[in-house]
Order: sequence, then structure tokens, then C-alpha cells
Amino acid sequence: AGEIYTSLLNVKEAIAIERTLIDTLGTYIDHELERLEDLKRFHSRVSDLHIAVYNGSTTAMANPLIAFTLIKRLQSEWANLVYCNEASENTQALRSGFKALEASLPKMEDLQGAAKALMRLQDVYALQVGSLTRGRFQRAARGDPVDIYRPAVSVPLSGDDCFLVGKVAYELGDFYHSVPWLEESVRLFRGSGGAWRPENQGTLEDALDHLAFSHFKEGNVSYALSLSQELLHRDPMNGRVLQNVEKYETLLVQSTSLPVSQGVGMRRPNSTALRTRNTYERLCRTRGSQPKHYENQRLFCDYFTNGDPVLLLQPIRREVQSLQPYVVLYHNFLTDKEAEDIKTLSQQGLRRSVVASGEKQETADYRISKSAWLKDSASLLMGQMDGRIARLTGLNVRTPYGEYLQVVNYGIGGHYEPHFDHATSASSPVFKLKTGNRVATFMIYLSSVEAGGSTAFIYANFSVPVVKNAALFWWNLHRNGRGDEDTLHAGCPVLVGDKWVANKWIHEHGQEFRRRCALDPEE
Ligand SMILES: O=C(O)CCC(=O)C(=O)O
Ligand SMILES: [Fe+2]
Repeated sequence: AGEIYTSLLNVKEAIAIERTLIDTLGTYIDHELERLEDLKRFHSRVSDLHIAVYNGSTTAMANPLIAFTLIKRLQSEWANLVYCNEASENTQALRSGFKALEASLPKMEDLQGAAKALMRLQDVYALQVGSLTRGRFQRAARGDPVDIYRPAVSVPLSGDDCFLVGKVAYELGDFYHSVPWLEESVRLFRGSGGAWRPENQGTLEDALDHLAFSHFKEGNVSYALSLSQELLHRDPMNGRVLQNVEKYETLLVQSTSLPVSQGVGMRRPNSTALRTRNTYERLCRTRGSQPKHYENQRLFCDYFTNGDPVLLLQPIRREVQSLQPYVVLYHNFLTDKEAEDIKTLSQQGLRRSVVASGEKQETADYRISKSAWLKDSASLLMGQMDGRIARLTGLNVRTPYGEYLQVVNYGIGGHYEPHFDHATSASSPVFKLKTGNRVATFMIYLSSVEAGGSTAFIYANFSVPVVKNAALFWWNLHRNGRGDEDTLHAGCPVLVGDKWVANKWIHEHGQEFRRRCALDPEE
């Protein structure tokens, strides 16, 4: 079993696992209740006897029957009860039921991945952590926060839920994220009276401790001090906290003469994609600033036939999204049934998506999804689709000029940060087919999403929302074979939904007479 958080299909499968656990726990509780009923029955029988028969005197023992039953109870009944194995048998059944599922349970990696996903969504969609903990997706705005998406059912987070997210950030040394999540955790733990719960990972004290240190690392010593003082108040014997309090006090005395380092504002941790991050995130939140069709006459919608006899009978609705680079959206490229069939066909083959790294391929945080390759033999549908793509694009998409269909299912907060589909180095695995570079991408949306998940073209400054059954086509290379930098694109994090896409990558070879060279290097 691979990880779960990288594909929503696997996350959905986890529901069935928990159903089994619910049943197992239910059985355990029933058995334990029966056991406690037995204990209660015995307890009240004996205590009733003491009230009714013995009644503070010993005269009843003159009755040999009463004396016999007292002897019997003390000789065997009490021992039988006290040494009964039922409790441990019940526990054992509960634990073995759990153990049977252990292999299919999420791992630490899944919890971390899911926590990182929440922080990613918080960043990219500028969501308020306070709203998230109330089960809402809201952005800070002047005045009241604005709903980005309204879920039908909203599930609030607990103090412990927030503690875990904060702790994941904390352990990554990411105090920018640990602070707001631990703040929420402390607030919620305080609100619930700080009562201990057996299922919890952390306590109010743990949250205070992590929060104080996060503030200290962010340069907010006085806040770190007051949190540590609260912690010390609750846990006066904690020597480490006492030391911290003293340390913070000393630092504060010294720093009165130093420039105040507080209020600088916390910085988000740097990522490699820093250069394009602002544009990328803006494009994920909005559709960007690509001129609308009425602002640019050359952007249009039409019913497209490509002069093809089949398409002439059933033209396809084409929406030109951009001219430089040339990006078009073909609506209703597939039927619902076909989209479902493709998802079903790929289910067994889904593996964690990889990215090119030199000559090798490896998993990366910047691509969170699972994908499968569907060979032409997978279904008759493959050939039919190839035919449709060939008619629309006028290109040769037969193997090896077109790659197998790559079906992708995104995970929690799943995304694909800005990248090129074509190879940018001679050692790229793209050249393994020996049919040149990826000249064009034909990407089909197999699902819709509730929120997020747009496809963003960073330099071209526009984004395309997910439209189920539609297909997005663009040229990755200039006519002279050089990569077109303007095709830098990304799959935005899925805010709410189960996003599926399918990629058909078309190579240079086989297109010699279909897409000819041009003298203009920009063409
Ligand atoms: O999911 C998307 O919107 C983009 C996917 C993509 O760019 C890719 O798979 O190469
Ligand atoms: Fe791509």
C-alpha cells in the first residue's frame, strides 16, 4: 500500500476502513457493557443481601444456608469475578480487529502530507486559519471575511487537530505556519476546559509549549514569555519551562536597549518557485488578466471542424484562451460515460506521480497526485480518443509519436507547481522514446471540482477553470523546435473536490508535414 493523501481515490477508500473500525469498537462497547452489567448485578445482589439479611448484625449466620452462601462467595465467587479474563479478551478482540487493518491505515507521512496540504491551501487561497477551524473557507477582507467556498456540511477542527497541523509546521522549523495553527489550538483547548481525551495527541500544555517557542523563534520574546508563564502556572514543576521563563526575562531586559525585532511580520518559508509564486497564486485565485474576447478581437469561440468530414457532422465547441502561447479549450471532448470509464480503467495502475530530476524521475512535494499510464490495449476507447485528438489537432498521435494516455488523480490539496511539459535538458526522460521533444499537450479534464484546481499559465498570465469533459490544447515548442517559455503552467491546488485529468503528449517526430518549421523563431 502506498500513501493515501496523494490521491483522493485512496482517501475515499479510507472511509470503508473507518466503517470497519466503527463496527469493531461498537462490538467492543456492547461486550464491555454486558460485562459491566454482570459486575453491577453481582455488586447489587451482594450489597442488597448485606442490607436485607445481615443488616449490621451477625445473627443471620446462625442460618446454615446463609452461612454456606457467604463461604461460597468468599471462597470462589469473588475470585472468579476479580480474575475474570473477559475484560482482556474484549480488549484483545478490539486490538486484533485494529491490527488486521493496520497495513491499510494512513501513515505518519499521510498525516504530514495532509497537514502540509492545509497550509498550502491556506497560503495559495489566502484563507483565514480561524475560519478553517470553524470548517469554513474564507479569505480576509476589509470588514467581514469573504467565503471562497461554502461547504454543504462544515466540520469544525478540534484543539488537537490544530495542534497536529501546528506541530508538523513546527517540526519543519516553519514558525510562520506553526504560530497561527497553535494559536487556534490553544484557543480551542482553553475553550474545552483543557480536559484530557484518550484519543488526543496533545494537550493545552503541549500547545502552549510549542507556541511559546514558535513566538520566540519569530522574535516575539514578550509573547513567548507570557505563554511560558501561563504554562508554568499550569505545570509548576516543569524545570525546562522555568528555565525558558528566566531566559526570556533576561532577553527582554537586555533587549530594551536593542532595536525591537518584533512586529517585523512573519515571513513565509522560501520555496524554490519563489520567483513565480505571486503570479501563480494570483492566477489560482482569479482568472488572471488575459484580455477577454471583447477586448481582443482575435480571441473567439466557434464550432470547429478542422475541415474534417467526421467533425463536419459534429463540430466541437472551441474556445480560444490565448494566442501567445496558443491555448484552446475544446468543450465536450468526452462524454460523462467515457470520462468515468477512463477513471475506472486507470484505478489499479495509479502510482505516486513523479517529476523529472536530471535523467531520473522522483516524487516531489510540488507535484501531489497519483497517475497511471493507459496503453492502447487498455480499451477500444483509447484508439477512439486518439482518432478524435488526431482529427482536432491534425497531428499524428499514434505510438510512439504520441505517448500513452496519462491519467492523473490529485490528492488532498493536490497540485502541480509551475513546470514545462517539454524537456528542457538533453538528458530528460522525455527523449527515451526517441521521437523528439513534446511538441504539444492535449489535456482532458475528467472531472469537475468544487473549488480551486484551475490550470494556470504563469507567464501568459491567465488561468483556465476545470471544465469536465473539456480538453485543453497547447503547443509547447516554437515551430523551430525551441521550447516556448510562455507555456510555463501549473495545476493549482484543489481546494475542494476530486480532480482528474488525462494527458496526451504529442512528440515532434511524425509531425514533419503536419506542423512545419517556420523562419520566424517566434512562431
Ligand atoms: O492539472 C492541471 O491542471 C495541469 C496538469 C499538468 O500540467 C500536467 O499534468 O502536466
Ligand atoms: Fe503540465
